[in-house]
Parts: sequence; C-alpha cells; structure tokens
Amino acid sequence: MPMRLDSSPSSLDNDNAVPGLERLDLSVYQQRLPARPRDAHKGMFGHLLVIGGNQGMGGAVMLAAEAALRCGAGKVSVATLSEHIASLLARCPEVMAHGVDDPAQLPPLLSQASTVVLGPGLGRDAWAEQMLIQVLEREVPRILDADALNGIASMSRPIRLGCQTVITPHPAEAARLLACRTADIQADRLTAAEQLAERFACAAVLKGVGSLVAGPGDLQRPGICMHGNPGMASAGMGDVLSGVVGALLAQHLDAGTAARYAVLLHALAGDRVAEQDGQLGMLASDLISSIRYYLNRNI
Ligand SMILES: NC(=O)C1=CN([C@@H]2O[C@H](COP(=O)(O)OP(=O)(O)OC[C@H]3O[C@@H](n4cnc5c(N)ncnc54)[C@H](O)[C@@H]3O)[C@@H](O)[C@H]2O)[C@@H](O)CC1
Ligand SMILES: Nc1ncnc2c1ncn2[C@@H]1O[C@H](COP(=O)(O)OP(=O)(O)O)[C@@H](O)[C@H]1O
Repeated sequence: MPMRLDSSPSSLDNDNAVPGLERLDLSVYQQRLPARPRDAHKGMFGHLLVIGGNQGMGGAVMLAAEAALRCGAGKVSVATLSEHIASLLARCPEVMAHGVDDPAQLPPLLSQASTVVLGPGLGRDAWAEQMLIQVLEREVPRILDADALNGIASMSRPIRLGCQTVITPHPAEAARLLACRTADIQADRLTAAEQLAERFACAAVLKGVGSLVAGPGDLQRPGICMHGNPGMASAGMGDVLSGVVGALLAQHLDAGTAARYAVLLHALAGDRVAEQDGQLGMLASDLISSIRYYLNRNI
C-alpha cells in the first residue's frame, strides 16, 4: 500500500513536506548524461520519431520535435498530417517531417526509429487510434502523452506498457487513466502517481505544481520536483516536456531517469524564463533555450 504523504501545492515551500520522496536535484541528474566522446556522431544519440499533430494541432508536434533536437537527440523525425509539413520545415529545417495522412504510411517510419513520442496534438479520431495501436505493438523506448493517454484510458482493460515507457499525464488525463475525478487525483497526488506507474507498469509523471515521478517498478523512490511556476500554465508546455523526455530516452537513459531529469530541466527552465521576463505571457517555446542551458551545465 503506498504511503500517503503531503505533496499538496500548499506544502511545497516546506522543507519537511517530502519525507520518503526524492527531491529532484540537478546535481544528481546532470551526471547521468555522459560527456560526448571526441569522435561522437549523430548515430550514437538516437533517432526519435514524434507522432501527432491532428487538425489544428500541428504546433504540438513542432514543440516536441524542436525541444528534442535542442536536448541532443541525434535525429528527429515527425509523422503528422501533410497539411502541417510546410510550416514545420519553415520553423525547423533540422526536423525530418513526414506527411502521414494514412496510418498505413507509419510502419516504415516506426521501423527506422529508436525512440517514439506519441501524443502531442494526436486527437481522438480513427487516425489517432490507428497511430496508437501501431506504437503499442512496438517495444521501443517511448513516451506517451496527451491524447495517446486518452486513447489508453478508453481501452477496456489497462495495458502493461513496460519499463521502457514513460507516461506524462496532467491531472485530468490521470483521472481518465485511473477512472476517477481530477479532484481525487489532486487530493492524493503521490498515491495517484504510484497507481499510474503500477497499473501501467511504466514510469509515470503526474504533472502540475510539484510534479511527481513514480516507477518503473520499485527500484527508485518517487521523485518530486519543487521547481516550476504558474507562468507555466500555458498551452504547449506539456508538448515541450514530451520532447525533452524523448530526447533523453533516445540518448539511452532509462525511463525512470529520463522522466526525472526531464521534469527537472523543464521546471528549472520555466523558473529561469520567469526570472528573466516574468511569469505572465510565457510561451512554451521560450523554455527551450533554457532547458538547453541547464542540460549543458557542468558538461
Ligand atoms: N499548439 C498546439 O498544437 C497545442 C496542442 N495541444 C493538444 O491539445 C490536446 C488537448 O489537450 P488538453 O490538455 O487541452 O485537454 P484535456 O481535456 O486533456 O485537459 C484540459 C483540462 O485538464 C485539466 N487540467 C490540466 N492540468 C491541470 C492541473 N495541473 N490541475 C488541474 N486540472 C488540470 C483542466 O481542467 C483543463 O481544462 C492534446 O492533444 C494536446 O497535445 C495542447 O498541448 C495545447 C497546444
Ligand atoms: N502552476 C504550475 N506550477 C508548476 N508547473 C506547472 C504549473 N502549471 C503548469 N505546469 C507545468 O507545465 C506543464 C503543462 O503541461 P500540460 O498540462 O500537458 O500542457 P499542454 O497540454 O498545454 O501542453 C507540465 O509540465 C506542468 O507540470
């Protein structure tokens, strides 16, 4: 039975609020991604495939892909509707962008990828469902976010996603996954995070103020992130986080470490942007250069 600890937003400023939890600390995690050897080449740092961007949501895959490139993924491909391709390439020509209007076009892209991000702007239609089914069939390091989680929540039985998978629900998505109310999740966030990790047999990030990371398995204590601020309550922040997790998985970090490190980098970057320019009007894309700044500290 998981411990009930006070990880509520109001307790986060209290140093005694998190006994039993790992308080996520950059000095621990920045040692996990080794310095690159002198003869490094892009093939050593993974090929990440970002899948999503249904109608009206092409920006979500762009944010994830750009964040992933800025976090050191060797190659980043995007599979999205063809209507988004031109704008994607105009913003970031380093991305390999593929129009996948028919889900049958996905298998060759999946077979080239070492790591997958599924969910940003994925939507909830038949196209989205087919993308989800195909990703679930492949055992690669993967992060499932946003509508991928809503798709999993609508399945008749919980599936075991495995120790190479990270899920990143916000409280409403967590409530769908655990078939309860958002208020129930928020009333005991630690238990919710642990239940997510246990039920889906993966690493689980429960986003929101004081983001929590549980699993996979019992090897690591659940972690809590004491950084981040309300300026981050803006559209696309989660999409950027999914790209950061994807990049760290692509660079061979295990799911638990990638999830913890990514949450920390993302929240620290949010605080740095807020210090520089204030909380109001912060864009998710504003975080990306600061995430890179923290990623490179001490390397
Ligand atoms: N530029 C883009 O293309 C964007 C696309 N997006 C996509 O839009 C789709 C829908 O995502 P949404 O998250 O808006 O929809 P959801 O219906 O899953 O969630 C929205 C609701 O969740 C609840 N919620 C979220 N965070 C909470 C917290 N910390 N505490 C309490 N309640 C909380 C709130 O009630 C909120 O209205 C996703 O596929 C997502 O990737 C969004 O990420 C926004 C940006
Ligand atoms: N008040 C807050 N304090 C700290 N972090 C926050 C706050 N509001 C949002 N965030 C962070 O911003 C991100 C929002 O993700 P999400 O809700 O999925 O947004 P979106 O779907 O728009 O991309 C999460 O990482 C969350 O922890």
